[in-house]
Amino acid sequence: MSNAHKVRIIARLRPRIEGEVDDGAIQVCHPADNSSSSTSFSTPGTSYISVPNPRDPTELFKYPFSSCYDQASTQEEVFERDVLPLMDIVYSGVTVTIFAYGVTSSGKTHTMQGTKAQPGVIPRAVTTLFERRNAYPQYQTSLSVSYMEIYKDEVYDLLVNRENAPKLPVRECDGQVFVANLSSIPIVNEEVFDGIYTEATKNRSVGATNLNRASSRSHAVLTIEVKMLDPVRNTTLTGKLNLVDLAGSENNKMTGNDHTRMQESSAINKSLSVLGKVVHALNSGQSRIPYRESKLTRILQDALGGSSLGLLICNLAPGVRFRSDTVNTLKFATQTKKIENKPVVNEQENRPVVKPHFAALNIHRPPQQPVTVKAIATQPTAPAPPPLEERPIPIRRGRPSLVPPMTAPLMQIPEGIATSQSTGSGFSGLGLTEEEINERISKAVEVEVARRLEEREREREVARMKEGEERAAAERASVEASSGSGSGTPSRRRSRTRSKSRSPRKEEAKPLPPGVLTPLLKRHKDMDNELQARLQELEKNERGDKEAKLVAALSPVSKKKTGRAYVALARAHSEKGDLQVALDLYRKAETYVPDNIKLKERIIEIEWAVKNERPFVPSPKRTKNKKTKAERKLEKKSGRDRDRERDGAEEEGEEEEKENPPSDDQMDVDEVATSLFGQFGVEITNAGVGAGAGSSPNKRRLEDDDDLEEQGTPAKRAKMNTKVVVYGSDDEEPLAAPTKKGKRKLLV
Ligand SMILES: Nc1ncnc2c1ncn2[C@@H]1O[C@H](COP(=O)(O)OP(=O)(O)OP(=O)(O)O)[C@@H](O)[C@H]1O
Repeated sequence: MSNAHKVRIIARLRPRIEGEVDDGAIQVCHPADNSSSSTSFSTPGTSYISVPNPRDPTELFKYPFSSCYDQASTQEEVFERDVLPLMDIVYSGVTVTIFAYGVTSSGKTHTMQGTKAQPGVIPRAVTTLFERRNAYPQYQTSLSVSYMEIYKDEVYDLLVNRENAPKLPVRECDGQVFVANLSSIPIVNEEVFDGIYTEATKNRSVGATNLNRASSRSHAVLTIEVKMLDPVRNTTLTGKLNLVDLAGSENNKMTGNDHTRMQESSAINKSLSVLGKVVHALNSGQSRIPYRESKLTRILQDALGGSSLGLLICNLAPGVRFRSDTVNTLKFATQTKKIENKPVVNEQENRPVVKPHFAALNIHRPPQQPVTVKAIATQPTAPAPPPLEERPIPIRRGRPSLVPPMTAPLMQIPEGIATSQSTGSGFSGLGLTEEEINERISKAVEVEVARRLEEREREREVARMKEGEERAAAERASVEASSGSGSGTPSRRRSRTRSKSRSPRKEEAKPLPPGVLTPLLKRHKDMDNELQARLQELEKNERGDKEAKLVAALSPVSKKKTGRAYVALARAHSEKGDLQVALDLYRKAETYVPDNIKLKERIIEIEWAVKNERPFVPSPKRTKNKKTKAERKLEKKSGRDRDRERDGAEEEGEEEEKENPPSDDQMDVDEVATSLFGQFGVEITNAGVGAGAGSSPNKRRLEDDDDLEEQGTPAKRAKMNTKVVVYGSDDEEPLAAPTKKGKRKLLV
C-alpha cells in the first residue's frame, strides 16, 4: 500500500476591498445546493471555482478543489476545516507544509497571518499546537520557532535584527535541504510566540504598491518545530509545521512599481515561475526537477514531491482587473494538486547522555540523537540546521571552534518574553539566553585553550631537558674520544658521526650555559678512571686465581714447558723494547717456575729498567754445545735401555725427567704461543724470537733457555737445594695446548 499523499488544494475568494470593482464573475460554487454560497463550503470534491474565460466571456472555467471558501468565509472556518486536522499530523512526527499562493493583494497574508481581530492560520496553528500538547502526556514536548524570508532570491533570518541580518546559505546534506545558521527560538506558550512573531514580522520586507498598501515583497517561511521526547521508549518524534506566505505574482503595468519595486517584482515573479516549472516537471514525470533554479523551490522542495504533507491555499481576488492572473493561479493550483508527496515520520532514538567535556560549561542539553529511523522527513525550511539548542555542541565533543557563530544578534524580544525564556523551560530546560550561552561557550573555549597551551609548554620543557641530556652525553663521548688513544674504532667513529648528524639542529639550537659542562665531564672522567682501575684489579685477581688453579693442575713438565714459553715471549718483547709486556710475561713464567733464580733476577732487572725508564740490555747468552734432536733421542733411548736393564723402571718419562731434565728440550712454541695469544693478545713472530737458521716460518723451536736449562738440571737442583716434586704423568699437556703440532697458522 502506497503512502503517497497528494497536495491538498483549497481555494479562498476574498471579499471586495475598498475601491475595487467586483463584477461577480468569479464564483464559488457548491453543487449540493446548486448555488453560490457566501457562507459555506462544500464537501471535498464537490465545490469549485467558476471563472469566465477572459478571452471569451461566454465560456466558463470550473476549478474544483477540496474546499472552496467564498468571500464570506471566516478565518476560523478555513482553519477548522482544513488546517486543524493537520495539527495532529504534526504531533505524529510528520512535517506539514501549508502555503498561501495567489496574485498580489489576493489575501494570502490575511489568510496566513490575519489581524488581531481575525487571526489567521499561523496564530491559530500555534495556539492549537500548544493546546494539543496536553493530548500527548506520554511525551515531554517542546516547541521552537524559526522564521525567514526569501527576498530577491536571498534568504534572511527574520529573528535577527534586520540591519544585521546576513544572507543565509541554503545547503543540502544527505538529501536534506536546510538553511544554514538559521535561528530557532524555543517557545513555551502562545504569548511568547506572539511576541516573537510580531517583532519578527516587522522585519519582513513590505512595500506599498498600487494594488496593495502593504504588499509582501518577499516569501516568508515560518516553522514551528514540535519535539516529543518519549522517555519510556527513549525516542524523540519531531513534527514540523511550515507556514509559507508567498509573495504574489504582479503585473507591473498595474502595480506602478518604481525601480526598486520592479526588481522585487521581477524576483518574485521569477521564483513563482520556477515554482510553476517545478510543479509542471513533477506532474509530467520529468527526470530533472528544477528545484535549484530558485531559493524558493529549493526550500519548498520537500513539500513538492517530498516527504511532507502539503496544503496549498489558493487565494483569489474578485476584482475584474485580476481576472487573467486569477485564471493563472487556478491553473497552477490545478497542476499542483496532482503532486504526490510521501510523508514519513521523524522518529529518532536517543543516545545516552554524554558527559560534558569540561566542567567549565554547565549547560545541559538534550541528548544528541542519531537517526535510526523509519524514515526522515526533510524540512523545506530548515531541516538540517537544528535549532540552537540542538546544534552540535562543541563543548561536549571538545571542539569549541565548531560552535556555529551567531551571525547576528537576536532581535529584541519583549521584556516579558525574554524573562519567561530565561526563567523557564523555554530553552528546553536550559534557562539560558543566547548571550549567556555564547558567554559560557567563550569561557569554555578560553579554558580549553589555556589548558592546551599549558600542556604544550610542559611538553616543550620535557623536550628541552631531554635535549640537554643528549647533548651532554654526546659531548662526553666526544671528549673521551679525543682524550683516548685515537678516536676509537672506525665503526664507533661512524656511529658518533651518525648520532651527531641525526640531530644537528637540536645541538646547535640550544647550547648549554657556560660552566655547566666542564665539571660534569671532569666528574664523569674521574668516575671512569676509578671504575676502570677497579675493573683491572678485579680482572687481575681473577686472572691470578685462574693462573694459580692452572698451575696447580699441571704436571711439572708441563709447568716447565709453559714457563719456557713465557720466557720466550718475554724475551721477544724485551728485544723489541716492550719492557712492560716483557715484564708481565716473565712474571707469568715465574708462576710456572717459581724457583728459577735467574728468572727472578731478570724480573728485577726489567722492573728497574721500567721504573727508571731505562733501556734493558739482556746479558749475553751463554753458548753451549747443543745436541741435535736425533742425538738427544738416541741418548734418551740408550738411557732408557740402561735404566730398564738396571732398574726395570716403570715410567720412562718420569725417569727421563728426573734423570734427564729437559734442559735442552725443544718446545714447539707455536702451541704455547697459540694458547698465550688468547690470554695476552701478543703475537710471537719468528724474527722476534731469534729463530735460528733452518727454522720453519710456521714453526720454530725454542732453543733452550740457558737460565731455565741450568735451573732444570739435576746438578743445579742439587746445588740450590731445590726440592723438585713431580706430580702426575708426563703425558699431561699444558691446558689449551693443541695436541697436534705445526697445524696452526698464527705465525707468519
Ligand atoms: N478574507 C478577507 N477578509 C477581509 N479582508 C481581506 C481578506 N483577504 C484579504 N483582505 C484584505 O485585502 C487586502 C490585501 O490582502 P493581503 O495583503 O493579505 O494580500 P496579499 O495576497 O498578501 O498581497 P501581497 O501579495 O501583495 O502581499 C488587505 O487589506 C486585507 O486586509
